[in-house]
Amino acid sequence: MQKVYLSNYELDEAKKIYFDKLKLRLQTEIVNTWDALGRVTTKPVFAHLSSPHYNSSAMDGIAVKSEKTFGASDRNHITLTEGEDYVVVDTGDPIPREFDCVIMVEDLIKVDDRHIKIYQSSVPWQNIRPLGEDIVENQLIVPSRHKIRPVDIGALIAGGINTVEVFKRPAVGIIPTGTELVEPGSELRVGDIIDFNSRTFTAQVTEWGGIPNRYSIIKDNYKLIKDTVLKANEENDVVLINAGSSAGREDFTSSVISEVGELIVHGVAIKPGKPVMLGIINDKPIIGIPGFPVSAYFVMEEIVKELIYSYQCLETEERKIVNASLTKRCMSSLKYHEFVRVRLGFIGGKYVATPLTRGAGATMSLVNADGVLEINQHTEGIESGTEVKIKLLSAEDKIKNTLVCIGSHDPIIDIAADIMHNRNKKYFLSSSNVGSTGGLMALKTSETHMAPTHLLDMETGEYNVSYLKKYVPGKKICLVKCVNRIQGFIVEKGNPKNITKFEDLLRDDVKFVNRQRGSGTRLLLDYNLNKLNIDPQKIKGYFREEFTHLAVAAAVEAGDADAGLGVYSAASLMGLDFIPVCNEEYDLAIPEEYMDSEIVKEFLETIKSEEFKDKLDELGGYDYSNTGTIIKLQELM
Ligand SMILES: Nc1nc2c(c(=O)[nH]1)N[C@H]1C(S)=C(S)[C@@H](COP(=O)(O)OP(=O)(O)OC[C@H]3O[C@@H](n4cnc5c(N)ncnc54)[C@H](O)[C@@H]3O)O[C@H]1N2
Ligand code: MOO
Repeated sequence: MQKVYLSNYELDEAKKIYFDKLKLRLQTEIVNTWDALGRVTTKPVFAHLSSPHYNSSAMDGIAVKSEKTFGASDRNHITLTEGEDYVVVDTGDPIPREFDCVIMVEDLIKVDDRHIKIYQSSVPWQNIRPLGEDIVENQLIVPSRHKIRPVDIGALIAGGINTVEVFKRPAVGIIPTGTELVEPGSELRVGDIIDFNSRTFTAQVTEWGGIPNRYSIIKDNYKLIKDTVLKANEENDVVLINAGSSAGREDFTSSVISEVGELIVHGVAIKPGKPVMLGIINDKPIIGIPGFPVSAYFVMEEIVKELIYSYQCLETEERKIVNASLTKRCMSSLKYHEFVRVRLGFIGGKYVATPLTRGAGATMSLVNADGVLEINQHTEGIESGTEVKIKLLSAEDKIKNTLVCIGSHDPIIDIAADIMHNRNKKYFLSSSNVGSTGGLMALKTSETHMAPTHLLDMETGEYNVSYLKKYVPGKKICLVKCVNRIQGFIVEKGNPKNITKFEDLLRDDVKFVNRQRGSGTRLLLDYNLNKLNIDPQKIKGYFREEFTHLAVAAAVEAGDADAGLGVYSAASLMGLDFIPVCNEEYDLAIPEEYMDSEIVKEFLETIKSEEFKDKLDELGGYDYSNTGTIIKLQELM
C-alpha cells in the first residue's frame, strides 16, 4: 500500500504559494464586438465615429429655417411653402444644410398639399439631434479591464467599433479518471460509478467563461493517465484531473504530476476537499480534484473559479452574506476549515439555517443548499441557536417566498409543492424529513412554518392532538387535516415471502427495514407490536433505520429487506407490492400566526385543489374527504 503524506496548508496560503509560482501570462485576442459579451477589454476603447454622424431630426415633422417662424402665434399664423420654407422629415432623417430646426407634425395646420400654417415660433436646433450628440469621435466608450455588458456592445457598434481586443478565455481540459467510471446511460453493474463530476465541471467552466474540453474516462493506469495529462496539457491552458487524489492503491495523480511537472501543493486544510493537488506542467496549471462530488464542488468554487477568472482578468464576485440562527449544533475538526451546506428558512422575520448532510458524497446537499456556513479551522464547533454568517447560494427573494415544512415525510408534500409553484411561480416549498416528533420540536423552536405529523396516541387512539399539547405547549397551533392514508407492509413484487401480518416479521426468513425513532410510522409499528405482545428485539432488521418511506421502499426493492412499514404510494412508485395494515391521519400543524400569510393560504388552496386530488387518486391509498379542514387547537385544550 502506498503512503501519502498530505500537507495541511490553509486555503489562502496554498493559493498564494500556487498563484505566485504560476505567474500567469495573460493572452489576448480580437473578437467581433457583437460576440464580446462578458469579455474584458485589454485597453481603453475610443469611438471611431460620432453618433449620430450627421445632424438628424429627433421628431416626425418638417425641417424649417427658424427665422421663418419668428412672430408666429395663436393670433398670427404664418403660412410656409414646401420646398422653399420647409421639407418633410421623419425621426432620424438628415436635416438639409439650409434648415436649422424641426417642428413636430402635431403642431402643424395643413392648408393644402404644398402649404402648412404654424402658430408658434421655433428656436434654432429645436428638435434636432446634432452630430455627435450621443458619442463624439475619439470619445472614450469603455475603459481597459472593463467587462463588456449588452449596453456597451450597442455603444461600441454605434461608435464604429466592430472588433475589440479582449483577454482570452482559457481552454480547460477536464479528465475524469477511475476504472469504475462509466458513461451516463450505461448498463450499471455493482461497483460502477456514473461519471457525472466531469459534466458538472464542464458546466461550471462554461459558467465562469472558460472553454471546457472534456476527455473520455481514463482508467486507473499510470501510463494512460500520464499520456492523457500530457496531451491535455498541450491542448489546453488549464487541466483539471478528477479523482485519484488520496491514498488508495490506484491513486496515481500526484505521482504523474510530480513526474511530468511540479506538484506545488498536495493537501489543503479544507473539508471537504482536503486532498486537492495544485501542480504545474510546462508553466501551465494542473489541478487534481478529489473524487467525491461535494469535495470537488468546493475545490472548483474556492480555487478553480479564481484561476479561470484570472485568465480573463475578472475578479470573483463576493457572495452575499446573511445572519441566521443555527438550528442544530455543528461540530467541526480543529484541523480543517469546514464548509457546511445549509438550508435557509425565513421564519417570523429572521433567517434560520439548518445544516444538511455533511458527507462529501452527498450531491443532493448541494442541490438543496441555500447557503454555506464556514466553520473556521480553529473552531471546534458551533452551538445550536448561535447567530452565524451564511454565504448565500440562493436568491434572498426565493428564500423569503419559501414555505418551510419540517416533519414527517410523505411523497404528497413534494407533489403539493410542485402544484403550488405552478399555480404561483413566486412560491416555493422546502421540506425536510425529520419525522413527526422532530417536526413538532421545530415548531416549538420556530424553525418551521408547518409540521406534517401523524402521531398516534397509544392510549386514546387519537392522532396528533395530545402530542401537540405536549411538545408545543403555549403556542397557538392550527391543525389542518391533510389526508387519511393507508399504512402497510411494503414487500417485494408478488409478496414471495407471504408477509401479511405483524407476526410474520418474527419469522427467521424475514428481514425488516424500520423507520427512525420519533417518526409516526415507527410509533405505529411499536403500537401494533405492543398490542400483539411482540418483542421488537426479535425482529431482524428492527434496528436498521431509514428516514423516508421511499428509502424504506428502496431497501426492499434492492433486496436488502423483505418488508418495511410505509405508505402505499411509496410501494407503488417503486413497483412493489403493498399489504394494507391500518389507516392513519396525516395532518399539518401550523402556528396560528402564519395562517394568514399569503404563502400558507396558497398552500392550503393547493391541497384543496382538484389537481392535487387527482394526483392523490393517481398515487392511490389516500382519502381526502377532510383535506383542508382547520382545527384551532386552543379550542380543543
Ligand atoms: N485512506 C484514506 N482514504 C481516503 C482519504 C485519506 O486521506 N485516506 N481521503 C478521503 C477523502 S477526504 C476524499 S475527498 C477522497 C478522495 O478520493 P479520490 O480523489 O482519491 O477519488 P476516488 O477514490 O477515485 O473516488 C472517490 C469517490 O468519488 C466519487 N467519484 C469519483 N470520480 C467521480 C466522477 N467522475 N463522477 C462522479 N463521482 C465520482 C465516487 O463516489 C468515488 O467513490 O478519498 C477519501 N479516502
Ligand atoms: O476532503 Mo474529503 O473531500 O474531506 O471528503
